Amino acid sequence: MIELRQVSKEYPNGTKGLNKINLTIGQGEFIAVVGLSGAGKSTLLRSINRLHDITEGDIIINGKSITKSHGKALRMIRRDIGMIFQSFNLVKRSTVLRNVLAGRVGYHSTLRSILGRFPAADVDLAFGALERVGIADKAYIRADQLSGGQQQRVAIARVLAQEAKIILADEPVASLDPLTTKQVMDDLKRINQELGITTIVNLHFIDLAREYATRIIGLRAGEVVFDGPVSDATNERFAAIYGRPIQEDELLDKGNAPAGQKGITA
Ligand SMILES: Nc1ncnc2c1ncn2[C@@H]1O[C@H](COP(=O)(O)OP(=O)(O)OP(=O)(O)O)[C@@H](O)[C@H]1O
Repeated sequence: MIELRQVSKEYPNGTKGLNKINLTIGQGEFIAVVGLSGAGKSTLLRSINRLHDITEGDIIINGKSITKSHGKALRMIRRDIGMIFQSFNLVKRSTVLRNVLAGRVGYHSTLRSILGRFPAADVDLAFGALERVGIADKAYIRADQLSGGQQQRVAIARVLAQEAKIILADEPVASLDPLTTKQVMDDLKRINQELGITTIVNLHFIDLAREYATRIIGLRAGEVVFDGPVSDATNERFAAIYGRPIQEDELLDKGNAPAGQKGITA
């Protein structure tokens, strides 16, 4: 379970990224976070695994405060949280297998990780993860030889090899075309259902959020302005939240390619 209690994040320049957020997210939920550009979606995700330090409140992951943890305790909480980024964040010149094995570094000494000496059990785990996303045949290919969708699958496999209990995906499909977008979202959904991994995905497209999530959280100017089931997250409701009608570039099925064009602000 993830709990955010009165969480605020103010950037050093005074911008409020998050303003008194309260949320409880249960194990195994599949949540889409939506909102206009600048609404605070990335700030929220990066605060949960403490890539950003919050300025007020507390974030509790499975009973332990990540806000107050340091050193080994912080590393242990983070080991359970996998992150997926829009830009894939792979080591491009390394093989797919090495990139996936990077998910194991939290389980070994720094020296062992630097030397790249992973036990056979880790290699088995990495292959299992690659099989789950359908690219085991690419294990020995350099990451930069793969398509965008395949690279994002490597990033998903890395999180699986990490044996993460929570996946935070920050606009994971924003660099992908609509077909690949659906394939990557299918992978995330299947993994969520098969392994019960709590999944929180920031998405730009409202229709995509409705198609995959079971719960939608809407942000505006750092505040939660919608939190409910997909059935309540209608275009009309979001038009009211945004203060204007839903635009075509916020709907994947309006043929947006490549995905992720923005240019609107909260
Ligand atoms: N490093 C930073 N320093 C100052 N302000 C920041 C910083 N990062 C984000 N912000 C501001 O915090 C607010 C929330 O930004 P955030 O990136 O979380 O929004 P977002 O909903 O993820 O937007 P996008 O969809 O464009 O990524 C915005 O006003 C943004 O300008």
